[in-house]
Amino acid sequence: MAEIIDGKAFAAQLRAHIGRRVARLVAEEGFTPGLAVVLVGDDPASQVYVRNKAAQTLEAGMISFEHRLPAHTAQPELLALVRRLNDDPAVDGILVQLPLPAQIDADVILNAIDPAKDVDGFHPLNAGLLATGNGFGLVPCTPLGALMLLRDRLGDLRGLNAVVVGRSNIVGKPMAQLLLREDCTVTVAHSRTRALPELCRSADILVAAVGRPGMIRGDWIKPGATVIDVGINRIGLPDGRARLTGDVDFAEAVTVAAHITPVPGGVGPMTIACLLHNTLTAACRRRGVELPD
Ligand SMILES: NC(=O)C1=CN([C@@H]2O[C@H](COP(=O)(O)OP(=O)(O)OC[C@H]3O[C@@H](n4cnc5c(N)ncnc54)[C@H](OP(=O)(O)O)[C@@H]3O)[C@@H](O)[C@H]2O)C=CC1
Ligand SMILES: Nc1nc(=O)c2c([nH]1)NC[C@@H]1CN(c3ccc(C(=O)N[C@@H](CCC(=O)O)C(=O)O)cc3)C=[N+]21
Ligand SMILES: [Mg+2]
Repeated sequence: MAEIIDGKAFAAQLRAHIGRRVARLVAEEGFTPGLAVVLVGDDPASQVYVRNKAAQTLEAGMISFEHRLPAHTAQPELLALVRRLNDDPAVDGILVQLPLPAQIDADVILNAIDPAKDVDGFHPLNAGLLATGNGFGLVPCTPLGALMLLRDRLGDLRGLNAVVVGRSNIVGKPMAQLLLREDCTVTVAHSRTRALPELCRSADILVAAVGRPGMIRGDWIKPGATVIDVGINRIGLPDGRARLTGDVDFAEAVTVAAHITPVPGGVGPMTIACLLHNTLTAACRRRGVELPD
């Protein structure tokens, strides 16, 4: 049986460490990092998620600015808000919750965010810095959190075969870049990939970021592999309630892998902890202060 990686506990420790460093900045440097989260529309899942982010931001001692706009908001209005947040010295980090309504082009909005405040790491400048390995960019939260779990469990990742299933700009591509930076041999798979089960079976590290519940089966996994399940899928139950499940068939995979992240309680909580980490990093860089230990 695999060891189950407790992302919830790891994230709680990371948030506590961030909280101690924020307290030092407040005491010694006289400023409090601020995170602005923008939510357009009233998608219930996004609302829960934005509420969790705000609560954890406050708990870490940072300031949370929440901006809720109606679903019919026009692109120029949202753009104007982003520009106000760019110019607001109290705001160190800006996150615009995705997906955005159909009348808004997400790329236009993401490209307008000041790269120094882009705590999601989605701006092309930050994506480029990650790809060129020049450092000092802000790294997307979900892949960063997944990498922290891998390094904690496996230590040195050098030479390991990593397969990333999914090639989105938010998860799959930055995950592949991070693993490459760790000297893994990285393959990125997607909906046109042939013989996906065989490919997955070659992976020492298998990252699933697809959005298809239970797609990765037990016999797709190399015995002893480490499996990172990024998928967050809401499944309706017969009693009308909903349950979260990943992209990996957990019951099967747990009998084959050596280490595996659960859903919930795996990568999800790490995403929010890394968002706070990026906000702390952005605040220190913007204000020319060294990041406390
Ligand atoms: N834990 C967390 O904090 C987060 C979790 N998520 C979750 O991660 C999952 C992926 O998110 P995201 O990257 O945004 O999703 P996208 O829909 O943007 O990307 C999905 C990727 O999976 C690929 N894909 C789809 N079907 C198949 C298939 N049958 N076989 C192989 N590849 C396939 C797509 O290929 P193609 O490019 O060819 O279309 C695409 O590259 C979702 O469940 C999402 O909810 C997302 C963000 C954060
Ligand atoms: N600009 C932007 N940045 C994002 O990072 C972003 C986004 N938009 N849009 C939506 C996705 C999804 N995402 C999650 C983060 C945490 C959990 C999380 O905390 N999950 C908990 C459970 C939460 C629950 O019970 O609903 C867990 O897996 O244990 C889930 C999903 C970030 N995203
Ligand atoms: Mg993210």
